[in-house]
Amino acid sequence: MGPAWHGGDPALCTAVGSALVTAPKTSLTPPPGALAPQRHPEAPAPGEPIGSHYDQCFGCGTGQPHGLHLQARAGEGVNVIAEFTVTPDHQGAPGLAHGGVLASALDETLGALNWMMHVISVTGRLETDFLRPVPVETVLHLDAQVRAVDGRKIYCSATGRIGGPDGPLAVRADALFIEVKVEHFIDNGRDEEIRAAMEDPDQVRRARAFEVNP
Ligand SMILES: CCCCCCCC(=O)SCCNC(=O)CCNC(=O)[C@H](O)C(C)(C)COP(=O)(O)OP(=O)(O)OC[C@H]1O[C@@H](n2cnc3c(N)ncnc32)[C@H](O)[C@@H]1OP(=O)(O)O
Repeated sequence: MGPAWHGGDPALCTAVGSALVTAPKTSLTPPPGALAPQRHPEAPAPGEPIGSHYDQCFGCGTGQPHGLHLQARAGEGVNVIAEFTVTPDHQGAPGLAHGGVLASALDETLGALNWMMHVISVTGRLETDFLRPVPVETVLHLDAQVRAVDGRKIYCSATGRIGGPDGPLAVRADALFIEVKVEHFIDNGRDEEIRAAMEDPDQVRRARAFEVNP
């Protein structure tokens, strides 16, 4: 059995039917001591595109034929803005976007917040509300922001609106991203892709961009 969220504390476990559901380690609400996020001095200027972090990324990769091709731009605060056009490839029900694809669009937009703080982080938890169906050919207007930071934990939220940036809310998410070192990817990724990425000087530059020189 893998590691349990409850850290072995049976008080945090609830029995649902025959399955044991365990409470998450960390709530999506920042603790009282959490700090306000800081926009990094070298963050992209407001409106500046945040390039793809990996050209094969399902969310933002320009070389990924099956991807969402999301292009995020820096916001004015510790936030990013992006648009995602739902195509027939993204259907769940006839003519409607698949919920998992919409969650991916939210996740990728939240991931782009790394560039605003110059921190490498990955999704630990993502809680999504689906408020309205999103038809094919809809442009989803995405906005993600960091709410608070507590050590390695980054508390953030994202919204997706339809009909315009101020249009009705279709999806939203609260998330907890966890700061990692670049070794997280090197140690865990498949050798083939890691080797190819390491041989690409642009990719190495992007991966190492936020490291503080000793
Ligand atoms: C380069 C950017 C790409 C962006 C792409 C878009 C975003 C993505 O989709 S990223 C891909 C999806 N995510 C992943 O693959 C992550 C998989 N998970 C992991 O690798 C690990 O569980 C990881 C790194 C998140 C945490 O592991 P680890 O570094 O050992 O942290 P750990 O010491 O256990 O926890 C650190 C803190 O975070 C909390 N935490 C960790 N994971 C979670 C979680 N899932 N839920 C809630 N809290 C969590 C812990 O409780 C702990 O809190 P505290 O400091 O208060 O005790």
